[in-house]
Amino acid sequence: MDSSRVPRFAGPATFARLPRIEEIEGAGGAADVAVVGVPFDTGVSYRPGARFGGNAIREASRLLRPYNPAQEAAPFALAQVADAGDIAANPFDIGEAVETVEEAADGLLGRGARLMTLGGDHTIALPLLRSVVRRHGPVALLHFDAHLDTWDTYFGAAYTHGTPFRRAFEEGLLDTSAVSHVGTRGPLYGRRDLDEDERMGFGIVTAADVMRRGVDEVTDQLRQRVGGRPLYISVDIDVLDPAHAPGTGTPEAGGLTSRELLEIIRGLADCRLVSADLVEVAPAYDHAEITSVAASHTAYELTTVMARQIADSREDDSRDAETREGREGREGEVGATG
Ligand SMILES: N=C(N)NCCCC(=O)O
Ligand SMILES: [Zn+2]
Ligand SMILES: [Zn+2]
Repeated sequence: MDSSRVPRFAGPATFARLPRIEEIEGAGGAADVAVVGVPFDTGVSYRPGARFGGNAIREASRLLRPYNPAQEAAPFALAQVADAGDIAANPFDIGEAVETVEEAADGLLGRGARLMTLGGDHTIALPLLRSVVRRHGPVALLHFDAHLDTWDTYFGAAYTHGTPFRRAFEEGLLDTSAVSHVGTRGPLYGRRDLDEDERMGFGIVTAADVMRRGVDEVTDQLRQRVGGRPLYISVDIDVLDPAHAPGTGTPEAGGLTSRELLEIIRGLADCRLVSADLVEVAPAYDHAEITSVAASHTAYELTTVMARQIADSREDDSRDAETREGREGREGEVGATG
């Protein structure tokens, strides 16, 4: 949508004013990246409201522009990015909601799209990982969050926003040679939380590490750890300081700035990002769209990383095809003269 012709504040919001996936598919196309909402927050332990996060991010994303100078790319020209609407997860039954998210993710991935999921609370990372791993095998994971989210249960419940990565570990979804939390901080239940987390293979780059060591050094380390493995990135918006993201359910002081988060993601541009999620935006606690603007830019950077890779792999494919055709052509000539 050209915002110099149709005012960007007109009409219903899709992510970055992109077409809806039905429009693309109706015209015989296919989405390379599907931006999909999951309005679900029944897994939260404190403030509710992340069910409204996806639509708040869509609203805030009206101001995004088509060229991303930080990654020198026009993501929506490089790949077909489309808004796939919302997954209708049961708000009264967490188990059923988890299944629904997994099935819907299977459907989108099966149509060849990578996912940029907008939560929703962090519970949804588990079914998303299950689905991604079915296609790619165990993935490297970079988990941006104030919290570990590797706790065991809350009130006896196994599927909550504080437990998705312990379940993912137990289910063998993670390539434990390359899993790390980034932005971790704040009080824990006990020292044991860290010991158990370490036993699951997680590395930790704390929010203080980012401050002391700096974005470049930290990003280099993460990039090396991930290498060429298929990578899933999960961003809990509470990784940002409450000054940069007040609109979230379990805020913790001392977090990253939005500038730091965006720069770390840009620094991961060459990693093989197979899908990503962005969760825990709770607009009722937001002010002046601070949180949803930060979230919309974070999703834009993640989408750009995926779009560049899709375009690169298409280029490789067509170069291979040309070489093959060239070789076959020459062999044909030899045959004719011989
Ligand atoms: N995933 C988020 N945002 N928070 C987890 C916090 C879990 C707890 O209340 O201990
Ligand atoms: Zn969190
Ligand atoms: Zn979280």
